Amino acid sequence: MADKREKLVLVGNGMAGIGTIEQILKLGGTYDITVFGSEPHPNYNRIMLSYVLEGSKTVDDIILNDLNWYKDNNITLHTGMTVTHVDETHKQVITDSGMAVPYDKVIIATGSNSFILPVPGCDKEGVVGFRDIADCDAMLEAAKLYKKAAVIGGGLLGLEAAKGLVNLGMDVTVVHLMEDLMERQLDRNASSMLQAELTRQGVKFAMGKQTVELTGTQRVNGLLFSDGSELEADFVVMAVGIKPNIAVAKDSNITFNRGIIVNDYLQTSMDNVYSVGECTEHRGVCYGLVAPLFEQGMVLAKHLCGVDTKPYEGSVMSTKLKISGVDVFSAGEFMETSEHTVISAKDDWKKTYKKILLKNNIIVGAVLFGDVTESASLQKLVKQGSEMTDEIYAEVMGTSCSGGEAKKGMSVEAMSDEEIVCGCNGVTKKAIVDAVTENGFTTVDEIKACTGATRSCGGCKPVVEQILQFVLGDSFQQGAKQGICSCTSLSRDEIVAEITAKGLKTTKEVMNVLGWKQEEGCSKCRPAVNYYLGMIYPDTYEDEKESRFVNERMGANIQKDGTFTVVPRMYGGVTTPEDLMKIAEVSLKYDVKVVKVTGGQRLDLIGVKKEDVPKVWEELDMPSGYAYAKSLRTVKTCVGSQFCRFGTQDSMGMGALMERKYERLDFPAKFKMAVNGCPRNCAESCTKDIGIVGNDGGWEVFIGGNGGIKPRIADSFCKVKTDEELVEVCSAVMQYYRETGNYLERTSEWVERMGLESIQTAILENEANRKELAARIDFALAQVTDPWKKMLNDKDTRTALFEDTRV
Ligand SMILES: Cc1cc2nc3c(=O)[nH]c(=O)nc-3n(C[C@H](O)[C@H](O)[C@H](O)COP(=O)(O)OP(=O)(O)OC[C@H]3O[C@@H](n4cnc5c(N)ncnc54)[C@H](O)[C@@H]3O)c2cc1C
Ligand SMILES: NC(=O)c1ccc[n+]([C@@H]2O[C@H](COP(=O)([O-])OP(=O)(O)OC[C@H]3O[C@@H](n4cnc5c(N)ncnc54)[C@H](O)[C@@H]3O)[C@@H](O)[C@H]2O)c1
Ligand code: SF4
Ligand code: FES
Repeated sequence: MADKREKLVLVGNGMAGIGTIEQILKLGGTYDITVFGSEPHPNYNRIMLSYVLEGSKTVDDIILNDLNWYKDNNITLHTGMTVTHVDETHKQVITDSGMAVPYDKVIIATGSNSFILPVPGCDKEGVVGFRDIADCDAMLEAAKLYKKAAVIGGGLLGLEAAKGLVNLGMDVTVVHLMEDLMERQLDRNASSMLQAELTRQGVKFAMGKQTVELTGTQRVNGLLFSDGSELEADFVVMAVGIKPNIAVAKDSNITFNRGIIVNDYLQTSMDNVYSVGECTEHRGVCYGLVAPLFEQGMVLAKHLCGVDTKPYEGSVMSTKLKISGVDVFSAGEFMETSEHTVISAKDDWKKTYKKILLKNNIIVGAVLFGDVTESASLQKLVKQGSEMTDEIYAEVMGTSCSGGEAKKGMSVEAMSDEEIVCGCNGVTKKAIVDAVTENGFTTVDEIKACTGATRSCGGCKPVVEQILQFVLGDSFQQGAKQGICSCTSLSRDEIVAEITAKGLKTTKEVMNVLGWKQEEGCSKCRPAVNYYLGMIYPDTYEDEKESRFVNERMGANIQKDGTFTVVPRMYGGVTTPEDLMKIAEVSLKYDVKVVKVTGGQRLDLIGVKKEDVPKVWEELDMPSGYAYAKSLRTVKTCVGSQFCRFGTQDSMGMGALMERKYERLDFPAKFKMAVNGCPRNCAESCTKDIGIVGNDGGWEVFIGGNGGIKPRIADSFCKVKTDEELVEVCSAVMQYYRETGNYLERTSEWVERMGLESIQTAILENEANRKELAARIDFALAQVTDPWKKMLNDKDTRTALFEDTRV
C-alpha cells in the first residue's frame, strides 16, 4: 500500500533543524522525514565544541542524536551531502550530487558560516574559523605543531577559543577591534574586569587593532595592523562573527535579506518552505544563540503538526561565557541611556559587578561579573518583562532578610509549561516536571541524564533546582548531595561507609544491596565502585577487570590508529646502556613507529601492533610503567647531589626509592611525583601530586600540584629532616588521598575540596593517625603483583585480549 504520509525534508542537520524534528516527533507528527547535512556527522551539540577544544569533552561526548536515533525514528539521513536548491515547480529538493527528493514541506535550517575577514592572506595555511568539528580538529592539530596563536575577535567565540588554545599550551593573543571585550554583551566595567581575569589566566590582548593583512608565504607567520604594528603568529583563528547561510534560499528564489526572511510562523516567501535557526531573519533579527532557535522550532513544530500555537514574536537574548573560573552573564539591554534607571554594585575587592537596567520600572537588562548566582532569576525577570519591586530588589541585590519570601514575582510557578528552561538544550519546564513526576527523579544529575537540561553551559541549574523544589516540596533539599552518577543517589562517602558497615564484597553486591536504579550500573559508577572495594579490602578483593576502563583492562594505551604504546618503568628517570640496547632491539624487531621521550622521563614505544604487545613485554622483560593506570605514573628527578654541584640531597636515589615503593597501587586518579636535590627545582615539583624539594636541613614536601588542563601550583605541606620522615609523610598523604578521594579526583581537586589545613591537621598534628595511614598503605602495597608477569603466564587472557585478531 502506498505511503500516504506527507514528505518533510530538512535541509541542515544542526541543532535548530533536529530540535524542530524532535518536537514534531514528540507531538506525534506523522511525516516521512528525510534529513540532509553537509557535515559527515550526526547532529551534535555545537556549543560544546568549546569544551572539546579545552579538552574536557570528546567529539563522542557531544553527539546529541546518534545514527541509531535516526534509524529508530525512521528518518532517512544523508550526511556529507549539500542541498543546492528547492525546485518549487517539481516540488523537489536538489543536492550537489544531483539527487532529487520529492517534498510536501521543507525546513531550511542551514545555520551560519564563520565570517572570514576579507584581508590579503586570509586564505593562507594556518588560518581557520571556529564553527564545526573539522575546525576544532584543525585547532587541536595546530596546537601540537605550532606555538604562537592569534585569535581575531574578542567576542564570546574568540575568548572561548583563546582559552582553549592556552589550555593546549599555545601562546595566545586576542586581537580585538574595539577597546572593550564582548562589547555586544557587556559594559565597560564588566569588560575590563573580564580582561583582567583572562590576562591572569594567561591570555594576551592586542586591543583597538584592525588587521589589514595576514603575512607569510604559504603559511601565515604574522598579522599586520592598520597602525603599522605587527604581531607574530603561526596560527590564526578568525572569530569576528557569523554570516547566515542563505545559499539555498538565494538559489531557490526565496526572499532573503541578511537571513532568510520568515513570518511569525517561520514561513518563507515560498509555499510549504519554512526556515529556523541562525539562517533565519525574523522581524529584522538574525539570532546567534541556541535558545531563540529552540523557541522558533517549538512554534514551527506545532504549526506543522496542526497544534494550536502562539506566533513566534522574537526572543530575549542572554549569554554566559563558558570559561571555567570566569563568571560572566548578560541578558537583554546592557548599555545605559538617559531612558534607563540603573541599579549597580561593584566590589573591587571581591571582583564582582552587578548591573540591572530598568525602563519605566520594567527590568529590561542585566550584567553580572564574578558572581552569577542570580543569573537564572534575572534572565527570567528580563524575559518576562517584570516590574521591579522592593522584594525583587532585595533578592537580586542580596539585601533580602525575608528568608526567601521575597521571591514572589520570580517563582517558577509563574512559568508556563512550554517555557524553555535550558536554552542550550531546548528543555521546557514541562519536560523537567514530567521527569520528576513520571520517573521519580529527585536530583539535578538525574534530570540532566533524562532531559539534557544543565548539560552544556550550566546556566539553567538554579532554575532546574527551583523546579525540583517546587514539585517535590519538603522532600527536596537545596544543594542536596548528588549521587556519584544517575544510577544511585548515594554519595561516594555513603557508598564507602555502606560497603564497610555491611561488609559488601563485589560491585554486583554493592549495586543490589544499595538499591542501584540500573542493575548493572554504568561506565561512571562501575570503575568507581571497583576502586573503592579494592581500597577497602586490599588483601581479599578480586579486582573486576571488566569494570575498568579499556586501557587498564589491556594494560596498554590504545592509540587512534588502533595500535598500542608500551612504556617500561625507568625508576626515577634513570636507565642503563643495557636496558637501552634491549629497548632498541625490541623496537626494531617489532617495527615500533616512534620511540618518544616522555615528560615523565622515560621512553614510550608508540605504534606496537595489538598482537605484538605481549611479545614486546616478554622480550623487554621490564616492569610496566603503568602509563595507562590510575596509579603512580612517574617520579621525575633532577640530577641531585650525586653529580650536581648545587645538590644538597640525593634526588635520583630518593626518586627511584619512591617509585619502587609505591608502584602498581591503585589511586583514585593518576598520580605523579618529582624529587629535586635543591630549591632550584629543576624537576618541577610544583606541578606534581607530591613534589619533594631537598634543602640543607632535609626535605620540603609539596602536594596538590597539576600541570594538565586545570593547572595548579602545589601547596607547601611540611618540612622534614630525615629520609624516614619523608617516606612516612608521603605514605600518609597517599593513603589519606586513597581513602578520602573521589574516584577520578586528582589531588589538585582533593586538596581544594578537603582544605590544605585539614589534611595537615590529620597527618602532621596527629602522629598516631600518620603512622596508621603509613602502615595501611604498606599493607596494601604488600598485596600488589606485576600484572604483566601474570598476563604473560595466563595464556587464555593473553589470547583473548591480544592475539585473537577477530576482537
Ligand atoms: C564554538 C561555539 C560555541 C558556541 N557556544 C554557544 C553557547 O554557549 N550558547 C549558545 O546559545 N550558542 C552557542 N553557540 C552558537 C550555537 O552553536 C548556534 O547558535 C547553533 O548551533 C545554531 O544552530 P543551527 O542549527 O541554526 O545552525 P548550525 O548548527 O550551523 O547547523 C546547520 C547545519 O546545516 C548544515 N548545512 C548548511 N548548508 C547546508 C546545505 N545546503 N545542505 C545540507 N546541510 C547544510 C551545516 O553543515 C550545519 O551542520 C556556539 C557556537 C560555536 C561555534
Ligand atoms: N557562550 C556563548 O554563548 C557563545 C560562545 C561562542 C559562540 N557563540 C555565538 O557564536 C557566534 C559567533 O561568535 P563571535 O564571538 O564570533 O561573534 P560576535 O559577533 O558576538 O563577536 C565578534 C567580535 O569580533 C569583533 N570584531 C569584528 N571585526 C573585527 C576585526 N576586524 N578585528 C578584531 N575584532 C573584530 C567584534 O567587535 C565582536 O566583539 C555568535 O552568534 C555568538 O553568540 C556564543
Ligand atoms: S634542582 Fe638543584 S640539585 Fe637538582 S639539578 Fe637542579 S640545581 Fe642541581
Ligand atoms: S542553559 Fe546552558 S545548559 Fe541549560
